[in-house]
Amino acid sequence: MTPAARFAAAIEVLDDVFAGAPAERTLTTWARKNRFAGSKDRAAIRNHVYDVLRARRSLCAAGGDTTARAAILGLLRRDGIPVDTVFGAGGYGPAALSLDEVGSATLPHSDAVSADLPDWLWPLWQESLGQAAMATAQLMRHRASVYLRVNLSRGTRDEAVAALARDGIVSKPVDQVNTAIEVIENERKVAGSSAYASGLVEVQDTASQIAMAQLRSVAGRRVLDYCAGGGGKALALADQTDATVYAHDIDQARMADIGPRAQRAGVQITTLGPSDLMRHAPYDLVLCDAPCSGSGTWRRTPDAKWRLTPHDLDRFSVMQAEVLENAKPLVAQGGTLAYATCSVLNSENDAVVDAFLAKHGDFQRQETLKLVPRAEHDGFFLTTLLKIQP
Ligand SMILES: C[S@@+](CC[C@H](N)C(=O)[O-])C[C@H]1O[C@@H](n2cnc3c(N)ncnc32)[C@H](O)[C@@H]1O
Repeated sequence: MTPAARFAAAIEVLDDVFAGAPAERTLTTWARKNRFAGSKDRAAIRNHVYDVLRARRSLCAAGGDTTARAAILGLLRRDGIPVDTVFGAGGYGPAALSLDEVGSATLPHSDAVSADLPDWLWPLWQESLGQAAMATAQLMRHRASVYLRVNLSRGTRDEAVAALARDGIVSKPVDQVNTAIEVIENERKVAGSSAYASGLVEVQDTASQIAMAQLRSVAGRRVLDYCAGGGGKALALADQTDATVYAHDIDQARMADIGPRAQRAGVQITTLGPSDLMRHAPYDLVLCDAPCSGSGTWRRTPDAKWRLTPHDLDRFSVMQAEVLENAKPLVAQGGTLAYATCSVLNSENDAVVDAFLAKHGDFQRQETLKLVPRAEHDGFFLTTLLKIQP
């Protein structure tokens, strides 16, 4: 495909996404219907779509309209790509700009537009991030690197970097935590690499790795990952502690990959259904990596930023409180209840923890880790609560 045709395809996909369709599924459907597109084409189209979604409001403003076509026009203008090499350039690219489009002026900017956030969310974002609100919002317009976690039971970080290099993947260690590697080139080769197949590396953001490193000292002998999903956190804890690690999720189907992932990593994780939880209790550490808006990871899932509603945030707060209530009886005396989200919003973080502590005098707040999104990591929140005598 020509570069212009890739932009035309991105406009086609974005038309559906702007109408409410999920980005990833729309890209997959487009690829199925357009078999002539090769892997490089698909990757380029995906990048255009995600670049727009990260900065949808400001790009539409720069393109003078709220359509997908205007957003791509805004993207070209922002990135200094000559507009006539794409619009009206032939080669199955988008049609030439109309006179109105050529003369379109940048729409007026509010702070929420500059922050590329929905209007209703901007005050909550400011309240949560204070002085860092605008800079953090604007950072979320940029692509985030892929980060890997080295399974230290399988090898060292230097060995992992060397193994990845043998498969043509350029990577480098990350300073903040001794398990993290940033992929610099050829991230799409990771899943097929021998370092991945042999369990030497797993895909995991640096923020999660920093948080799990912090939990090592309170793991004790028995750990329960109460909201395990695909098991990313449980795998990290199993690799880095001597504890027996259990995993649970209300949606048991989500845990389907934990067995194969644990086997690859050479660690043991026992998955538990709801009726098994009490049988193995109490646990020295119960981690609640709660369902949340994911606002700290919106560089990777930018369409979620535009889909989120105030009602969703209320629903998350209810679920988060429920998770802590249900997990509470499983914690051993002197043990730790850890609450985590990948959100930066207070309503999902401190507010949930404060409400829990106001109800339960037998828990005492210990450490809190608040990671604001940066080039090297996503946003993350972790608080540890010690179970004490009431
Ligand atoms: C943020 S995800 C977990 C991600 C996972 N820990 C990881 O590292 O890959 C939240 C998970 O919580 C689960 N969940 C939601 N409500 C729950 C509840 N009441 N009890 C247990 N799990 C719940 C969801 O099914 C979802 O898999």
